[in-house]
Amino acid sequence: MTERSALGAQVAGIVGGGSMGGAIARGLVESGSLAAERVLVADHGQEHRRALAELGIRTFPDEGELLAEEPGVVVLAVKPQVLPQVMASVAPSCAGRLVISIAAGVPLSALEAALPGARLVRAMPNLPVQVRSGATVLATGPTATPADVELARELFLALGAASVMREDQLDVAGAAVGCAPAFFALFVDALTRAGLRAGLPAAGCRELVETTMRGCAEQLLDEGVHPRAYLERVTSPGGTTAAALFALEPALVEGSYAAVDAALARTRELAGA
Ligand SMILES: NC(=O)C1=CN([C@@H]2O[C@H](COP(=O)(O)OP(=O)(O)OC[C@H]3O[C@@H](n4cnc5c(N)ncnc54)[C@H](O)[C@@H]3O)[C@@H](O)[C@H]2O)C=CC1
Ligand SMILES: O=C(O)[C@@H]1CCC=N1
Repeated sequence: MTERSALGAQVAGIVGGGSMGGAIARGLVESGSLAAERVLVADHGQEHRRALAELGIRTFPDEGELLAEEPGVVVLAVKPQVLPQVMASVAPSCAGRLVISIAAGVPLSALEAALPGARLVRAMPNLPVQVRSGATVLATGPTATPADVELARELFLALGAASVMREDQLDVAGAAVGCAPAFFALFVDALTRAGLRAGLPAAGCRELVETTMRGCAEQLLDEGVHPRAYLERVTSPGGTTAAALFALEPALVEGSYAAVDAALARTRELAGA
């Protein structure tokens, strides 16, 4: 019998139960990492609260009521644009507490200024944390203790992969990995539309593409094969995939570079906001 983990003994208070806050809450409960009654979520939206409450998660209409429960770790999961007002409201209750912000672009220096006395960690997760296949990068401020960093890492490891990096690298991870679920979903949609346009039946076309994406992800991860070696397996010399890759690769590579650059530029704008 192993000792109860540091995470399992915690109460996590998540401020903002939208796409990411909700995904983290669900992932923690559905992975069995935290009992539902140890996950608290504050959200203005009744619909978000109702959906989370169905899992046994304790929900609150605003952050003040959540902080009154004195959670051991606070996760700030509201939009960067509303974060300043949320931090102003929670600052007195966050002093001496571990606070993890997942807001894109908001630097540790801004968190430190707004939350005096809090022990601060930044995290950049992505949406598949909800199904425990997320990827999270963490960066820590000088106020966080080694135990805080370990707890934050444990929390996100329960939801997939998690690594600690420098803060500038976290911002790049936000652009390349935080946004990536949207990139992959866009590719699935584009490929589905291309298949439909070329004559595949509407029923089932998207499912064929989605099943293929899941299979490829599994093979790449399970075998540890390099993506270029993997695509060689699909590509016969002079065959159909070779013709397709010749058409696709330049646009996809250029588009990926441009997408990450654009996301990073927006991250820097948000940091300066
Ligand atoms: N959606 C994603 O894939 C990712 C989002 N993030 C970051 O996560 C944060 C949240 O993003 P999303 O979940 O996408 O936004 P969202 O809009 O889906 O969720 C934010 C939630 O905060 C709630 N809210 C606003 N003010 C509040 C308050 N004072 N008290 C309690 N709840 C309040 C809103 O009702 C909303 O449901 C952002 O800072 C974003 O940069 C980071 C990584 C990935
Ligand atoms: O678009 C956003 O603001 C968030 C940050 C990373 C992914 N989605």
